[in-house]
Amino acid sequence: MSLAVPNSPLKVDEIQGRGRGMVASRPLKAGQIILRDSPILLYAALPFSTQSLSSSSSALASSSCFCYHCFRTLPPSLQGDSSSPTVLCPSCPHHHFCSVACLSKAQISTHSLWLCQALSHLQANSQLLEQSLERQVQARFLIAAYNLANVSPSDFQILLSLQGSSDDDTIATAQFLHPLISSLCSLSSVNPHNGFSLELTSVLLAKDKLNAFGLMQPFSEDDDQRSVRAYGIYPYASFFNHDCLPNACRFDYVDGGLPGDIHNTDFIIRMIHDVPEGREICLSYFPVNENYSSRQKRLLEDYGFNCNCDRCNVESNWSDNDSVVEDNAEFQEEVMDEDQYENEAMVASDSDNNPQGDSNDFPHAYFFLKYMCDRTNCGGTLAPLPPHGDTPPNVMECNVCGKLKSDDDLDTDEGQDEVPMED
Ligand SMILES: C[S@@+](CC[C@H](N)C(=O)[O-])C[C@H]1O[C@@H](n2cnc3c(N)ncnc32)[C@H](O)[C@@H]1O
Repeated sequence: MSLAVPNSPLKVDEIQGRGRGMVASRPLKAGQIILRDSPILLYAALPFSTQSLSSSSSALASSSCFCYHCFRTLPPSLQGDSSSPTVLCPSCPHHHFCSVACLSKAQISTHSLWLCQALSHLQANSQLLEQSLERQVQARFLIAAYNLANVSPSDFQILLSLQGSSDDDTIATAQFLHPLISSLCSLSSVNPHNGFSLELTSVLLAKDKLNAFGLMQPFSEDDDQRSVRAYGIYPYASFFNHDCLPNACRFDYVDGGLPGDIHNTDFIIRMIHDVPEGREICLSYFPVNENYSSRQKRLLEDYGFNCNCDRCNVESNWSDNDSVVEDNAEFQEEVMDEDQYENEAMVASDSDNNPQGDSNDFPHAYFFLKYMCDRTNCGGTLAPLPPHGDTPPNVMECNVCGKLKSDDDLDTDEGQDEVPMED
């Protein structure tokens, strides 16, 4: 049975072999915004301790200073500055907020007294501090999830309705983390959740594993290991299935907007190219430039399925050394001679990303040429700006580095028509 998505041209449908998925309920245009989604839960991707972590994680932990409610980067003058008591949590020395407004909102939601005390206790727990970054961040998730059960029971039910069931992995993690969380229950008169149990903890970890999205630190060309600043659970975005050649991609602008406006953590999902009504809309769960074996491994280990999308079917016959990115230069020369590729409608036709049909050895090269960001260490996907008002036509935006690029670059020398980036 279909479920309409509010304020969106999408519906949630059952897709054979994939569970629920997002489907276009009318034809969609390149660049069109098809969903704005606000998180029901956000938690920092930081460890509780910087000891025994890799140097890049330690650098992140000590240098990153963001508001613990809206997750915007704090201005340097506020970072760790004890002379700004109005933006420090009054109950602990660890958490900073960008404004009194954010602190006030946090105290009745994301930073309740119980959550604050729970995090402070974990900060001093030597057993947890010896654990991997992943496990320490999972502890943060559990605290945030049990806090959600208190402050917004309806959102907690939404979290429970997302895909994900206990498995050996989440049970093992729950067996370690649940006793720690149990010991925090008596910290406040507010009980974390009536159904608090080892089983529930394991189920929650499974929901997190399949549905959490990373909000990344700002892009830098010098950094090939971009860190995650925070993770979020987005109730509608969680319905998108994966495709290694997606037809939509997500944008977030965490450091954007005005302080106090909490929509900075919203996701905006935009169409990469046109699709007809009834087509499933998919995101890629990671950068599209990963090779076949690494994609298959990640999808199986992290999401529990073998991908058999069109691209995987083609690339399964390639050797690991074959790379679409390297072969792209060769393909680009061929494309320049062929007018057929200029027609956007062809890209959006039934063979979505495959204007040449399956007879070509390298059918998806057009996608990489047109929709993959070529900036060093970026790996982002380009989608046209939303089609309206005075927006210049044919301008593509990268969803990782924010670079704007004219679509006309396809027909010119590389980079010639780049559009200057705006802040
Ligand atoms: C974030 S959820 C997506 C929505 C989910 N299908 C549902 O019913 O709620 C991720 C899960 O969807 C399924 N999934 C996503 N993409 C898939 C694909 N291309 N093929 C098969 N299963 C897929 C996997 O079970 C994966 O763990």
